[in-house]
Amino acid sequence: MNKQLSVIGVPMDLGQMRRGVDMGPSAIRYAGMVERLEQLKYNIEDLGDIEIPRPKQNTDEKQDNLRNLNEIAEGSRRLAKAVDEVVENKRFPLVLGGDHSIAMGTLAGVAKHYENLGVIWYDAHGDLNTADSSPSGNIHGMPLAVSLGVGHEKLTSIHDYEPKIKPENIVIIGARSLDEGERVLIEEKGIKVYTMHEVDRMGMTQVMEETVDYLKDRTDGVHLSLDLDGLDPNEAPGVGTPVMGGLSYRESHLAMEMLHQSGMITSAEFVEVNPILDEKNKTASVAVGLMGSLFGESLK
Ligand SMILES: NC(=[NH2+])NCCC[C@H](N)C(=O)O
Ligand SMILES: [Mn+2]
Ligand SMILES: [Mn+2]
Repeated sequence: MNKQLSVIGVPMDLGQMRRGVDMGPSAIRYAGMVERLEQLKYNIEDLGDIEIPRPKQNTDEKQDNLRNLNEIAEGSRRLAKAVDEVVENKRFPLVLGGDHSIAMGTLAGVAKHYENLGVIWYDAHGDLNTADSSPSGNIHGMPLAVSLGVGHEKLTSIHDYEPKIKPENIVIIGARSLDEGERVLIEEKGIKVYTMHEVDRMGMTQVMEETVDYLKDRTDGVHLSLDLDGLDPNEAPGVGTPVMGGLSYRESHLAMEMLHQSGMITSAEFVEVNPILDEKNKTASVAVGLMGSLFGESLK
């Protein structure tokens, strides 16, 4: 794996309704991220936080079922530009959220540099909604659809090209809450999904072996988008949209270790850490622990 890391914080909370997730980047840094990765002999450059525009007022008002559309589009453009530059400089972008809407910006910045960027979406949700299918109007439930070119033009056009990724290069892991429209899109586009059902039946070892096998021939880089709500809320309580019956801490570590061994991950983001909903920064610590495994910690 690329030993030159550039960290970008994205204090974004406009993609959903629970305040506090904008403090995720601080919480993750505070949980000792830099020290942990430096021990693994990475060169780390912390680029600080992207500035997110504040909505004028009435944040609850959702125009066209897309809450805070303009501010999120602008924030995503800024993030895309920063990420683009990191990849341009041959460094590994490690992005800290913020709610999951930031993935639109991250992917816009990364995917430009690849013919076939793979995406591992580690999440309880599919985040494949559009304004038409979304039950909430929350844009954090839409970034994967947007990156496929499906959604409002102000979002799909971020960083001036579309689509960012292809459906056959995506693997969703840990899904257990999919809205009707998301199921239709998954079916229509042929997106590979390992729901909790498959994880339970096959075990994480086989899920990750298959994932790595599936992506290795068809992609020239792989982005890991890890939503902490993919984990069980008992182990990662500091998230805005918890769903029972999630991936365990141990399964998640195994997944990260296997991704490390694959050597295929070229960018990553850890999102939805909300310190206000957390218990003593537990979820941020879990995020840092998972980064440890992803970047090569092992007992031998
Ligand atoms: N990134 C997330 N946590 N997304 C949760 C999305 C929840 C629901 N599917 C929605 O569209 O509102
Ligand atoms: Mn989620
Ligand atoms: Mn998500």
